[in-house]
Amino acid sequence: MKRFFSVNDITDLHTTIKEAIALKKAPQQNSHLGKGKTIGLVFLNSSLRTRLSTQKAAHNLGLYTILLNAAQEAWTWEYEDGAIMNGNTVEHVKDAANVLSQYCDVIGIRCFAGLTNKEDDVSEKIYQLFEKHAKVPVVSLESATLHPLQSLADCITIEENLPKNKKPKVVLTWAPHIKPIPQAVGNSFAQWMNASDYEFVITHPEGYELDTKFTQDATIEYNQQKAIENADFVYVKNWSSFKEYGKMIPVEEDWLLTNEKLKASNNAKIMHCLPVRRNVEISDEVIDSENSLVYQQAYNRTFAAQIVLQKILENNE
Ligand SMILES: CCC[C@H](NC(=O)CCC(=O)O)C(=O)O
Ligand SMILES: NC(=O)OP(=O)(O)O
Repeated sequence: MKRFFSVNDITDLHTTIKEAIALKKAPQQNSHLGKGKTIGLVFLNSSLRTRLSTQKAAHNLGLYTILLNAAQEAWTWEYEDGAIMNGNTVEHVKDAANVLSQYCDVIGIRCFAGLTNKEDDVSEKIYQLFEKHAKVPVVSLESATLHPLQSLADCITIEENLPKNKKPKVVLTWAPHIKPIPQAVGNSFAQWMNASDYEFVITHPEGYELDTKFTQDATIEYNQQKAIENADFVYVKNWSSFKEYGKMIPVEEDWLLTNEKLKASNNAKIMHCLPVRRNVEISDEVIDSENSLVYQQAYNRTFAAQIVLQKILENNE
């Protein structure tokens, strides 16, 4: 593995999931791989799980970690090639990426969607520019359109909770929020579910269709209650409109997930990437229930990151 941006960077998803689960038995089994090597973790946006689980994964592999909260601690980056930098930008991303590549053997970067310029976000302008100028492998810590480490952890968690003797029905449901937030987690979950052998349904209000590049031929159901029928897994996540880019289109119906709504499911397990706006996206009664997998998902983030970093280190031995 030379990069980790999407499901397309995984050659065999099911084997990778099994390998990640096997790491749990002896997390330090490959601590020789990272000896004398450094991973740089660059955050242009906030993080708890990605920041700490990726560090933990790196330490399990013997990697030294350098953290950079680029938005707060580094210089303001310029993304336009040929720019005359006589304004607010202080360092070109090509310089930052080249210099970071001299300190690090692998670099992770988080660069959320700006939600103002659709073309820049859809083209992954920041991520692609950084990766183009970096001289070492780059791992996505969530980019403008995808969150692959979260999705791999989600796949591991589903694998560990499969229903007996039936093909699982997985439902991705939109949830309310108080402000526009990225489509990346929804896009990514859809992309990875489409790469898995599950019945997959996406439910959201009209106007919240995700990019078909990621949803592909998943079933789209505008009636949340209908979508939840016989579901084994219900993944809850808000995202802003893709159609009216970065906007919150008013929604009449109540999309807050409750136990009452879940009665129609097959005793569904509940998933959310966290952080979650409790009692806005999901009710406390649901997210605190015995069917909630949100903390397993967070725990599995370490092993998702670890199997990815392991494959990158093995490929560069
Ligand atoms: C892993 C999720 C990160 C991010 N979450 C948010 O931006 C939530 C922010 C908020 O609730 O104010 C997102 O949805 O892409
Ligand atoms: N799920 C996730 O990526 O959480 P953070 O944004 O806290 O890293």
